[in-house]
Amino acid sequence: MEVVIVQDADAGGELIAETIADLLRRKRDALLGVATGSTPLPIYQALTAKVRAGEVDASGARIAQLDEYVGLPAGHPESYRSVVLREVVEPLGLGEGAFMGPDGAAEDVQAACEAYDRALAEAGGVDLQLLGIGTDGHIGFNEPCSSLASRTRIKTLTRQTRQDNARFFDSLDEVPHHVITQGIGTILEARHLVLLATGEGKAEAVAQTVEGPVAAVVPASALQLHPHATVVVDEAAASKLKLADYFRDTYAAKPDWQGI
Ligand SMILES: N[C@@H]1[C@@H](O)[C@H](O)[C@@H](COP(=O)(O)O)O[C@@H]1O
Repeated sequence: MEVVIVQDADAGGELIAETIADLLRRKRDALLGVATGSTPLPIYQALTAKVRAGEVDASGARIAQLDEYVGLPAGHPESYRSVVLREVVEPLGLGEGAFMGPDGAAEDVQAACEAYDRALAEAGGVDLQLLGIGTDGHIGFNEPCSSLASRTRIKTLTRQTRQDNARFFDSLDEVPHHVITQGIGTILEARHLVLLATGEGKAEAVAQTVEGPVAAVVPASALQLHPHATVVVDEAAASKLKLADYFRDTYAAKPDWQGI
């Protein structure tokens, strides 16, 4: 696992957007797994700016969703499908045909989950999966004690996660209790995992993810099992890392051409 400490959220967004641009220059139809929440927005803004400036051609990119609420009406502005279309697919100038996600409104949720895992595999697998992190260490919607081998499935949100996400809804009551999420085993199949965490509120989860044991109680710690996982954190989110200086030295000594 590589840990990169950046000054702030915008610097993290720029670094990761450049990594995605590099990937698209090598593989124009790369499958990009995207996360929702506030944290990745600077990535999408920086990538959109690069596309508009002609620095990278994203017209062949394919976008895959990480997770979804169950039971929101189709077209609800806070369904993750709507969010990803609004924040990623449309700004990049892509059509809905370039986008895939699990069906949170399916009658048979389990079948929809299995179909999504199959669709990801048939699409050739995710090249780069962006991740945020919940205050409880969740990735996607894999709450604490999710199996590290889990596949895409239905999960129940913790009270904490529902409270954290209530800011996107009119009230806490409107936040769904159930979600579909790529499993941790599914996420680990992506070729490159890039987790961005910013702000003091994520510092404890980041410390446990990076320096704690691999444990289902901290789902993001599963990144330690992946051969190419990059954790990008701002100074605030890095504030509880004991090895922060080592991570800074390691990154500073890295040749420019190597990227993350
Ligand atoms: N399912 C999403 C996660 O993918 C995201 O990482 C997390 C943190 O969101 P934020 O970046 O807004 O803190 O929120 C939700 O739970």
